[in-house]
Amino acid sequence: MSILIIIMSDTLWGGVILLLVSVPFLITAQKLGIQNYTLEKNAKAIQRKYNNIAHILMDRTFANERKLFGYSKKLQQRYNDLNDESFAMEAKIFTRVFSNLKTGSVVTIVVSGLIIAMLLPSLHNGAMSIGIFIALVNGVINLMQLIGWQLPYIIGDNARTKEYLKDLNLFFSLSSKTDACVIPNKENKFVFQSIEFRNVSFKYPNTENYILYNCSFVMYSNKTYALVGVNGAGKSTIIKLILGMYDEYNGEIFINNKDIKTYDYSMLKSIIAVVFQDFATYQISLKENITLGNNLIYNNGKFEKIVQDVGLTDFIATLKNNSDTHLGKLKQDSIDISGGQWQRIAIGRLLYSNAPINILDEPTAALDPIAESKVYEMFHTLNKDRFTIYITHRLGAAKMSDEILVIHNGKIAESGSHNELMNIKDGIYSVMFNTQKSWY
Ligand SMILES: Nc1ncnc2c1ncn2[C@@H]1O[C@H](COP(=O)(O)OP(=O)(O)OP(=O)(O)O)[C@@H](O)[C@H]1O
Repeated sequence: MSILIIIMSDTLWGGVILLLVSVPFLITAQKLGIQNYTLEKNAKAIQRKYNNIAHILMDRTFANERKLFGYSKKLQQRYNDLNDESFAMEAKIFTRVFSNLKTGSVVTIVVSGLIIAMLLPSLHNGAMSIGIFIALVNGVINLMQLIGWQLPYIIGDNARTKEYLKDLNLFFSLSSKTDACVIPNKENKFVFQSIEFRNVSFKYPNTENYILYNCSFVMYSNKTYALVGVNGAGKSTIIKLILGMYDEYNGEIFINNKDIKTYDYSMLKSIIAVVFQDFATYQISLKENITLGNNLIYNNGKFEKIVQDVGLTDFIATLKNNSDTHLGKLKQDSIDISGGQWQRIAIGRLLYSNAPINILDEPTAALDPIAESKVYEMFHTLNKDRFTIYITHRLGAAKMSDEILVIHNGKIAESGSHNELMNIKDGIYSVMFNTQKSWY
């Protein structure tokens, strides 16, 4: 600032030029900061897409379908196109920054030269000593560097950060479950009695359609239940609500006559165990795969009983490292196992969890109907002491539950035992059952 005042006292126009030149620099820097941030964001979105394609092209879970459908070439092409698109965006950012820098340096040189030329007459007529002149030349060059490089960099960076903070605030304004990651509280002495949905209406966040609408039912501990309904009817949604994964519903959900919103989340997690249709297959040892159900705490007697119950004892005896054998393909001595064996392990994990409420959300979808019925029968026998909800499309498997709830149009449209539902003429369940029966 002092340099600017000294220059202005000698050549007013020199100072004015300096000030005028700084304005477009700063405005451009601000604009570039915002534009570059937007471009970087778009490039990242494209990178996520091609990384996903790379995953499909390289991960072994896709190997069979890759070979079968022979889509690799097409996907490879899409990968290349996206890669080019993202590269073009990054090149654009680089070009902008580079051309801005170059323009900055040319303007800096020209303006510095101009101001120095405007100071020359004072040096010439003796109004300014050579020492002051050199100091001023130095000052002008430093000032122009500040205006042409450093200030635009700070302003551009600041504009970029502001845009980023806007996105960050948007992210933080999304609703989240604060205690989603708490560890299940296994110490509780919970005794299950009932689950009740009372006029529950629910739609997923940021969506328009109600999946459940005024849905009401009660399930009691002394019975087993099956939830049935067409694809997308809302069976898994009911499970997610029981698990406390969503709070934004109308109506009330009770466990043991107590609103689930008043339960501690770690408590809810400890009393409910689910085997989902897309249950996880962990590339760790078989023993760990099962004991994950209770925080990897190993209890030999319990573990042995469960592997026996789920029918894995003989299989484990054939393995080189028995239950310590690693599953999957990560290690050289890992072994790959069948879909049915993975399912037995997932069910074993649920049994190991000790949770009094057990839910099987179609984990047996990969099995044929007879094998599925056998797994359910096995589960039915093993799990007599624990409350179980089955979700299945195979009505032969649903048949063995004490009560079947049929979900239709967001509500329980029919409920009762298999025989009761079969007696409803043209009922949803009886029609579905007879249709399935005719397939076999
Ligand atoms: N996270 C989500 N966000 C938005 N909509 C969702 C979400 N999860 C599920 N849905 C929608 O909610 C509806 C019910 O899904 P849900 O998984 O509960 O059905 P389902 O009866 O279990 O189906 P299926 O028999 O196919 O497993 C579907 O239309 C689905 O598209």
